[in-house]
Amino acid sequence: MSARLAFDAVACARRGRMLFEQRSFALAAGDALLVTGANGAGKSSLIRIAAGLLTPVAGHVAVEGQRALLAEAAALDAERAVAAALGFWARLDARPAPDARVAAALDALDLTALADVPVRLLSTGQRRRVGLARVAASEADIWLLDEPANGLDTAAVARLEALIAVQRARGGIVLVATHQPLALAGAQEIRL
Ligand SMILES: Nc1ncnc2c1ncn2[C@@H]1O[C@H](COP(=O)(O)OP(=O)(O)OP(=O)(O)O)[C@@H](O)[C@H]1O
Repeated sequence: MSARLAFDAVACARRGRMLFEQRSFALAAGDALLVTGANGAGKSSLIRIAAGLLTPVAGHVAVEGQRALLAEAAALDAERAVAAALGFWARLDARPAPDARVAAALDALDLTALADVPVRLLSTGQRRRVGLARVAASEADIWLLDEPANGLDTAAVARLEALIAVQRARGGIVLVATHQPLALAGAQEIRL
């Protein structure tokens, strides 16, 4: 099965206030979508609708494939070391070789030297990179990334862009809500 994520005339309201209406896009294997807009425009809400965590007030969402979400709360056990916290989630995915996937994700995000450090001791940018490693280790078809570049330095942003390119090259889909410019070749764009 090849991955697919499509919005058809989707509308989102929060507390009775319409945030956006009639939003449509279609993403197939290898596609990326950048969602931009001012604070409060509804970028995170759009990501949550794509994740199935928020119900649109109108329209239809079609999803084929596994989704992985990077949101503000990374849901990583603060007391565990980085590699162990990631391993917990990778094993829940019930795919083969979770440890190898975690090792590859740590390497891709330059986190190998921090593998034994408890999550609670990480800096903001390091914590963000571990959240991204969790998504990368999941091997989900569809990545939903809410402000993935928040707190990242220039080198880490380049690693994020490379990781997204690899995910697209393997037939995945990436939807990114961001304030920061990201180099995503040929990405579709929605401004809310
Ligand atoms: N759980 C919630 N209940 C009610 N209203 C909410 C909830 N979450 C967000 N909102 C409101 O929805 C609107 C859009 O929020 P959202 O987080 O989607 O925007 P955003 O574009 O991601 O903003 P930012 O750039 O600041 O992250 C805001 O006015 C916010 O107050």
